[in-house]
Amino acid sequence: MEVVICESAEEIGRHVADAYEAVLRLPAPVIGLATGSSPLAAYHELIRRHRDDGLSFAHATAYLLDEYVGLPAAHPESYAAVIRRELTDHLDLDPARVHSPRGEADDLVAECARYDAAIAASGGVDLQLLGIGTDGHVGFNEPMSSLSSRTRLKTLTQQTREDNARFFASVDEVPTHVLTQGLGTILEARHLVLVATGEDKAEAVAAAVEGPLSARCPASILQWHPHATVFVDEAAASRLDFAAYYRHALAHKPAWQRF
Ligand SMILES: N[C@@H]1[C@@H](O)[C@H](O)[C@@H](COP(=O)(O)O)O[C@@H]1O
Repeated sequence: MEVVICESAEEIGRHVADAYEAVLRLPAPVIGLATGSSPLAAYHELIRRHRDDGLSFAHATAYLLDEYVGLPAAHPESYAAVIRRELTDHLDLDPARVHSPRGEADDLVAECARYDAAIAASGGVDLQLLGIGTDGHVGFNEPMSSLSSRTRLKTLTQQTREDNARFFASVDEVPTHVLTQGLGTILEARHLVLVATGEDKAEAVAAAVEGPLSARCPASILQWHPHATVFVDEAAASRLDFAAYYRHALAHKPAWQRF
């Protein structure tokens, strides 16, 4: 795992956009998208590069990590709607190739199996962007999720519902259930890129990066992945014991070596 401590969310956004840009040079790139506030700086940068520099997504296919159960896809806070609004509507990415689990499906078990099969049929995800919940969740894999889980139904913790209440009129309107790519599904992506900013993510980041590999902190699966990059700002890095080493490694990173 490579940990990169950055000066600002904008710097993180540029690094993440660089990583996506490398993948977009592939003939049939498959990009993994995430919702939440953490990816927004990267999305703004990708939109800017598309607009100003001609960065094209025309051959890309996208898969979203997760979705609420029970919200119609057209609901403004469904993740399918959020990712269109925040990113894909502003790119030359065919809407038919932007996929998310269908949280309003009648048969949720079949929907989850269909979603995993669709990812596999596309050739797997080349780059999966991840945020991190204050409880260490990635996607919506709450603590104690199976480390080999597949896309499935999960029950949100009350903490996550409260964290996400800012997007709804009240916490009572935050759905109780979600569909999420499993930790095993996420681990199959060829490059995992986790982004976190702010003091309230510091504890979760420290547990993910330097704690034991454990279902207690689902984001700790990054330690098991052969190519994982963690971009954090100073505040999110503030509880890392090995911060000096990460800075030293970055300062001496060979010029030819990308993230
Ligand atoms: N399901 C999403 C996660 O994918 C996201 O990483 C997390 C953190 O969100 P934020 O980046 O807004 O802090 O929130 C939600 O629960």
